[in-house]
Order: sequence, then structure tokens, then C-alpha cells
Amino acid sequence: MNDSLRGDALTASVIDIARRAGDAILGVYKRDFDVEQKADDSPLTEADLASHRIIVDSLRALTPEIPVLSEESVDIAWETRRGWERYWLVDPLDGTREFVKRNGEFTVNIALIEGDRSVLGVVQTPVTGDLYYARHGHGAFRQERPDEEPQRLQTRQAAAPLTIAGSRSHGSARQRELLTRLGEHELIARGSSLKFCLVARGEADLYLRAGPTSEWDTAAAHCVLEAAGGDVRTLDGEPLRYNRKDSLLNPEFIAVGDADIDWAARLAS
Ligand SMILES: Nc1ncnc2c1ncn2[C@@H]1O[C@H](COP(=O)(O)O)[C@@H](OP(=O)(O)O)[C@H]1O
Ligand SMILES: [Mg+2]
Repeated sequence: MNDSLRGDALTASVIDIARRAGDAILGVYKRDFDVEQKADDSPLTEADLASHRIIVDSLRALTPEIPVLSEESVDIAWETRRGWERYWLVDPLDGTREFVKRNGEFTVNIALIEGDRSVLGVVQTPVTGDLYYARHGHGAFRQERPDEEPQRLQTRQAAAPLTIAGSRSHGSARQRELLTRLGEHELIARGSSLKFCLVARGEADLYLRAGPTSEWDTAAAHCVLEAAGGDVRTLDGEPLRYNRKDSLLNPEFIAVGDADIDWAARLAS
């Protein structure tokens, strides 16, 4: 990567790519579209594929030496991936179920992973234009519309009753049981990585995920939340990390705004 593509210039280029992908998604959203079921029974639309193509082609042109792993092109052997020091990790359309339901709660997610950590993240919401971005060590920002000044994000200190973000389409009895251990709380249901963004901007205290997600579902928003002062940990209290194993599934995790509290211990009690 040459120096002009480090830091802010790189982030600006990725933001532009995410916006173009979001526009392509909107083009499909506004008309009729077919929905296929993938082998794992999750939905796939033309919008996922259009966004995937724009992002992968654009990232390859921007940084030809950095490999790209996208939800829609995951057939890269672990033997290859394990040697990557840096790669783009992409979910071209996170929240495809919400896209199909036409409730607006879906995002474009692009992350840069270095080692096993997400060091640059961009999350774009096609329907509203709301955009979140961060670089590790350089703060997290929200730009509600492209012509507005970005606002720096800061998580909040947790206080009872907690506000907890959870999946709109993937709840579980186990998740509800775990949440009762955190005491009195209000639940906000949201599709996609927007749950992390609610925590990053201090409107929710945490997002608990008891149930499967993949590494591309979390990487971009993980960077945003960390740079806003938050943290993402497994339910054993270990930091959530990337590219450490053959399987691309994440362990269950808790994404929090207030990193001074031992949330894993509270969940275990
Ligand atoms: N059984 C399962 N296995 C793996 N990932 C799953 C899953 N059920 C849901 N997910 C993930 O959860 C994401 C949706 O999360 P949420 O319910 O919070 O909106 C999906 O993203 P995609 O829409 O990108 O496929 C999918 O990756
Ligand atoms: Mg996803």
C-alpha cells in the first residue's frame, strides 16, 4: 500500500465505495426483486450480488495487493487465509432478511483486518444514507448525510435500567434467558450491524448475540464501536478476534459501550 493510501485517504476511498454499493442496493430495493435461498437457508438477492461486485472490484483496484474476503465469495481455503497479514473483510448486504421485508434495517460493511484485529471499519445504511466509520486509534464518526459534518462518536457509561440492542429476526430463548441476568432493561430490536452503531453512539448500553454470526457480520462495526470507546468480547470474556480459525463463524459475543464493567462475569452469575 503506498503512503497516499494510508489513513484518512484510505478511509475516504472506502466510504466512497460503500456509498456506491449502497446506491446499487437501493436501485434493487425500489423495484421488484427475486429472493433465492442459499445452502444455509439464508436469503440472497440481486442487491447482495450487485453490492458485492462493486465492492470487490473497487477494493481490488484501490489496493491490488490486499486480498478481499466477502460473504458472497468465501471459498478461500484456510491454508491460504491463515497466511494473510492484512485483508478486506466485507458483508455487501448485512440484514438481507430486513431488506426483503423492506424495513430499511440493512447495511453495507467493509473492514480492514490486520493480524486478528479490525483496524478500519465503514458501515453504510443505504435507505437513510447514515454512515459510520472508524480507524483504530483515530476515533469513530457518524455522518448522517453525505453533505453533513461528521460527528465524533462516544459510548456512554452504563446505568440501570440498561438499554439493550438485539436482533429483529434472530432471537432465541437462550438469549432471553441471558438477558434476564443483566437485570431490568429495555430492548431495542434492529436488523444488521446497526445494533453495534446504537451502542457506539451511546443510545444503547450493549448488544448481546447468543446465536451464530459470521466474521463479516461484525468486523466493520466492531472497529467503529472500539474506536468510540466500547469493546466486543466473547461470553467467556475474551476479546473477539478475526482470522484465527478455519470456521468463519463467530462465537457468541457481547458488544458493550462501557468497557469498565466485567459483563462476562455478570452474564455468568
Ligand atoms: N444460522 C446462522 N448461521 C450463520 N449466520 C447467521 C445465522 N443466522 C443469522 N446469521 C447472521 O446474522 C445476520 C443477520 O443478523 P441480524 O439478525 O442481527 O440482522 C445475517 O447476515 P446477512 O443478512 O448478511 O446474511 C447472518 O450472517
Ligand atoms: Mg451479514
